Amino acid sequence: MDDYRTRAKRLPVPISTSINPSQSPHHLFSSFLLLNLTMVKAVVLGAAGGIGQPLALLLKTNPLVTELGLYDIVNTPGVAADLSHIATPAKVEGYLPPDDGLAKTLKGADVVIIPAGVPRKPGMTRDDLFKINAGIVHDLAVGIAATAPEAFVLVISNPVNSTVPIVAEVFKRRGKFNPKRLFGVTTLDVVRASTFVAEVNSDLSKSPEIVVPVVGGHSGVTIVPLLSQSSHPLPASSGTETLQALTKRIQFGGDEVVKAKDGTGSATLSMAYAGAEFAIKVIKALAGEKGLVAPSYVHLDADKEGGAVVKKEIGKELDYFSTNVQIGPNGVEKILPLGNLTDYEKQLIAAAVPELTASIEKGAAFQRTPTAKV
Ligand SMILES: NC(=O)c1ccc[n+]([C@@H]2O[C@H](COP(=O)([O-])OP(=O)(O)OC[C@H]3O[C@@H](n4cnc5c(N)ncnc54)[C@H](O)[C@@H]3O)[C@@H](O)[C@H]2O)c1
Ligand SMILES: O=C(O)C[C@H](O)C(=O)O
Repeated sequence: MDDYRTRAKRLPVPISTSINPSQSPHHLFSSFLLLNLTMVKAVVLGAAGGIGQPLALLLKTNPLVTELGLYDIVNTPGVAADLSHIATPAKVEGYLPPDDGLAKTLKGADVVIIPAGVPRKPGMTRDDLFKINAGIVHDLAVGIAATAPEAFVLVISNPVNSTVPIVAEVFKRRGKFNPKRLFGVTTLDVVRASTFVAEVNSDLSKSPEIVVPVVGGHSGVTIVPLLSQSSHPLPASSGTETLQALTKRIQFGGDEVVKAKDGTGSATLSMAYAGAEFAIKVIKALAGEKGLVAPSYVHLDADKEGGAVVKKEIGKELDYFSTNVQIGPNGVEKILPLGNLTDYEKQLIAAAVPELTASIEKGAAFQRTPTAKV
């Protein structure tokens, strides 16, 4: 695998000569200038959707992104035209399926984010989405493996516990799988955990600083918050009941939004926020920033040594698990251990394992029917 830095693309004309930050109202340019001209192409597949549009907006407003490719089966030319009027560096292009739109969007991509697919309605589990979303994610992965096999792939589409293995299998069948570059996006669970812990502490102003590791997977009981490792402890007065209620709220936070949206979809805005937070961390790592750690659902071979420690901690030979990972210019550098677990957290992990195992197997076994482009 090549090192990102050796293929780092440089602008032919320094952007700093055409933009004078002291005259620009956009202070965002300063960090762009700091990272000095590394070009990053980010791509959103499913860019016209509830997550895709605000995610594309957040990426467009980030000066680290110099090209933004948008792909969907509907509306991407309009979304791209709209975003292109924002005065930030990213050049935006939107494509639809005809005329090789997917390949055009993916050409030269460094980071590909996938929120394509259908969302839940009340009463559905994320696994109920498998029937439709497995095929969508599969076909997009075929396109990525063909046009941008070195890109970092960030999967948002549910059920994440299965869609990540689907992408891995597509890449494996083409001899292009690099586990270091495949990420299931579980950041929303961490964002929610921070907010809910702040609420229990009656101080929402603290939520941006609160860090709660959330491990396992991304659905119901597979979402395991490690509240004993929260940067901000729960109030001294809180007992087992608070701990259990908080755990349940973090595990089933997605249901709150699905219920409130009443049949019109699931979390989109908070997901776009979380997805952008994760994607920007990955982009910063690509640009050479060191020591970046983020939670993600990864193949445990991405760092065999770290993965073996996690397998030992969970007591099962699972291929995928979400935990904190250190990310560098070539992707996952280290899979970090779960650390000290309470008996309650050990029980939560034991309860997560059967569903996680089944979802991983289901994703890994998914093959397109004969009509597939394999
Ligand atoms: N990982 C997470 O934490 C998390 C959080 C929220 C939602 N999600 C999931 O993200 C997915 C998208 O949610 P949403 O609310 O944005 O849904 P949405 O229906 O609003 O948007 C999905 C978009 O995908 C597009 N699409 C469908 N098939 C496509 C294809 N073959 N190629 C390209 N684009 C295609 C649709 O046209 C639509 O614009 C859902 O599966 C949802 O469950 C995951
Ligand atoms: O709940 C969902 O279906 C969407 C997403 O996975 C979430 O956690 O909000």
